Amino acid sequence: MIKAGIVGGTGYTGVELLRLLAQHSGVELTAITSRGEAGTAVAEMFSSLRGSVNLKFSDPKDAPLNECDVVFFATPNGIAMQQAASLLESGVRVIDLAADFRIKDIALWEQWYGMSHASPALVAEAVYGLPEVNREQIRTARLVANPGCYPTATQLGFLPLVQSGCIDLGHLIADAKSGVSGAGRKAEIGTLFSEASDNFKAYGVPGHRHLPEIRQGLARAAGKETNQIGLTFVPHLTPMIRGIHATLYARITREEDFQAMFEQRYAAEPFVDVLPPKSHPETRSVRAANTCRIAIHRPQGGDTLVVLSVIDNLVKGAAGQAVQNMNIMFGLDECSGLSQVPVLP
Ligand SMILES: NC(=O)C1=CN([C@@H]2O[C@H](COP(=O)(O)OP(=O)(O)OC[C@H]3O[C@@H](n4cnc5c(N)ncnc54)[C@H](OP(=O)(O)O)[C@@H]3O)[C@@H](O)[C@H]2O)C=CC1
Ligand SMILES: CC(=O)N[C@@H](CCC(=O)OP(=O)(O)O)C(=O)O
Repeated sequence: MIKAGIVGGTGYTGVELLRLLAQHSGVELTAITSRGEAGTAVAEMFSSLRGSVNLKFSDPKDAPLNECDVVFFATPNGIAMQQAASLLESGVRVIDLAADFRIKDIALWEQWYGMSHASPALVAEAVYGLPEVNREQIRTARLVANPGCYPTATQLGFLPLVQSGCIDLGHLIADAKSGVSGAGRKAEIGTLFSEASDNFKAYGVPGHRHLPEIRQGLARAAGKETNQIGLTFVPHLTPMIRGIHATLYARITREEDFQAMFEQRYAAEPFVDVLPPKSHPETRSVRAANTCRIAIHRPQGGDTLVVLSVIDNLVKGAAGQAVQNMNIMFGLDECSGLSQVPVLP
């Protein structure tokens, strides 16, 4: 059994990790932290976990994280970078759901995240945890940087096109909508029911911190420099709880059978589903599942390709992808604990 710990067990990605790991036959939950709820039974706080998780929350200072085989950080940005080194020295492997290790260019990271990086050396070592791109490196990684939710939906949608070099990399557009759980469980005015429900808006248009992450990933896939990727990324907050819907636009520079290209690229991927032509994927078709569903359109046969990509931000966009990475790191079946069928309606 793999002993797993979670730092930040009271947040949305933390409790989603608990839901998934409680259903994973190869994992023993060993430590779950909360600063404010130390001593409280997990199932007392989250009744959905009654009968599935019998642990209590521990304060991060006292939690037996060193006894784990793997520790997930489901914490705000800037926490894992302070604590990962000592865990790694103890032989614990680390998966960070935040952005501390995602961007290789430290100055760029510091510019977007507004803080100094506490462990730049570990950024160089970390493997970006998008299995559809980096599966082999993830197998042996000590430290995995789990991708952001928008970056997962966007990169998976653009990847086959970028890798085959058949689109204009200078003029990509990602128009993405997220459910409110993407903002986390912390109290904020913008995510109050009366602010976010029955409302729809764009945000972060001048610049969102996922922009450099997406550009870095697409540049690597294309074998180009980051500054060769021209991307307009516009996130939106939509009044649903879970889900991301990314509408991606790319100008075609070389004719291909795009449907066949996507089907071939993802044929062996257990968590990417390329839908038949003319499909319109719905966020509810992936709710609570570790799946990305993709559809490809070419409206009026023009020179613009439209790719629709949907994920559950808390699953393929966070906790599910983290469990997928853990499975790969520990040589388990990649789909272990991740066979949930989406919830409708
Ligand atoms: N929500 C989403 O859809 C996605 C989120 N992410 C990223 O995952 C991370 C977690 O997100 P999310 O679950 O939404 O966030 P939440 O705000 O819901 O939860 C944050 C958690 O971190 C804990 N925490 C906060 N500060 C500290 C600290 N200094 N030391 C230890 N623990 C701390 C909190 O627990 P307590 O206060 O009880 O200690 C809480 O459990 C973030 O970095 C986020 O950007 C990534 C992809 C998608
Ligand atoms: C709706 C909403 O607010 N979403 C979050 C993205 C969540 C996420 O994936 O953030 P990290 O990259 O920090 O892990 C945002 O736009 O900030």
